Amino acid sequence: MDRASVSLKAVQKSYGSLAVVHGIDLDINEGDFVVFVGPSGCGKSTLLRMIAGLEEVTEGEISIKGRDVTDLDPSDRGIAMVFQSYALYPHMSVRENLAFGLRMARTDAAEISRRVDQAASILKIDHLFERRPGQLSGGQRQRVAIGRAIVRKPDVFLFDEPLSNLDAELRVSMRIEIARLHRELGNTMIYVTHDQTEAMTLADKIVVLRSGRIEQFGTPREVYENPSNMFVAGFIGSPRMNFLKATSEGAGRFQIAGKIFEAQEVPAMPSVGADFVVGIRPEHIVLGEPHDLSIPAKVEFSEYLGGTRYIYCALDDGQNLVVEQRAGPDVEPGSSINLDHSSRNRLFFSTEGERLIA
Ligand SMILES: Nc1ncnc2c1ncn2[C@@H]1O[C@H](COP(=O)(O)OP(=O)(O)OP(=O)(O)O)[C@@H](O)[C@H]1O
Repeated sequence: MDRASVSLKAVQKSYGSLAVVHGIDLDINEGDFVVFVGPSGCGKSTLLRMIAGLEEVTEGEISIKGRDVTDLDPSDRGIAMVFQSYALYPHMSVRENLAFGLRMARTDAAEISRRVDQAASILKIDHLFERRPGQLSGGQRQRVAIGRAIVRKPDVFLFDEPLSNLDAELRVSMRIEIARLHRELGNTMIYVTHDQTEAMTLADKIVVLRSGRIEQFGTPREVYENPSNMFVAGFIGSPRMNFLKATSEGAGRFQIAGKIFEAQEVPAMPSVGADFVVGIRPEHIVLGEPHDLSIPAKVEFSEYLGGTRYIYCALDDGQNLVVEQRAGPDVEPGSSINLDHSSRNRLFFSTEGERLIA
């Protein structure tokens, strides 16, 4: 299905003279799970709240299922939103919390009961019907909040950091439940998070935002393997991609920390003597024996994570980088190592952060 479910055209938001969202164009396909990510303050919540109708649009147009909703009330947009704070009514039981919105909309009692039962069974909260929010765990409260969205049968679900109040273990299980919910319901879902793992695992497509602009819109694999620029390359992935200072030697050759490499894959090579940046992900660097194309480095410290180890090291010219090692013996701080990488795993950027692509 290629029909746009949610469409933003030149959407801008200003608070007084402060512009925080700058002309966003975005088409979200029916049934897609789209995640907004970006550093704090980049405008992801503002964008979501404008789609929800909780925040006025300064300029531009938002449509949902082909209908211009820019000036409609939240309740007329066919959306349901789930908040980080759950926003449950503390004095009502779980059943009443689930039913409340439908009761306000004067849905008939039998239909309310049917929808509430169905949502509760999808979320496995039927046994909690008589409890109040204060008698529930964080995960159960969030399930009720999601249930309240489900009963409304919205066209689009909007999630604003729904899992950030939960502990690490619960986040993982709720994340899996949200993915299951999306598979079962098939609705369009838009999800704001600053958690990369949530973004990568839940999203059909990720919107990477910076300072109120879209830096890239693509599948998790696209943003990871083929980032549009240095910002996206550095933002997606943990530990962060290494950015090494390189100097063009001409004829497709360049040097990093005194070692000469060939780069036939970059026709747009900067002129001789010009600096640029080579990006290599930590997991694409391996320790090996010294040879012509290995880069000598000194270990500064390493972190043992069980299945992997992060080795923080410094090159001869003082540049720092991190290596993610799957297995292998311990490396001692101060020891000398030799770093290898495959030319396939290099990305090239201008010093301004633009991607240099063949
Ligand atoms: N009511 C407001 N008045 C003025 N500025 C605001 C208001 N609300 C948000 N902003 C500003 O708009 C920008 C975007 O805020 P927003 O909350 O959308 O960012 P965010 O990406 O969701 O950040 P975070 O991850 O920290 O929640 C920020 O610079 C913020 O300071």
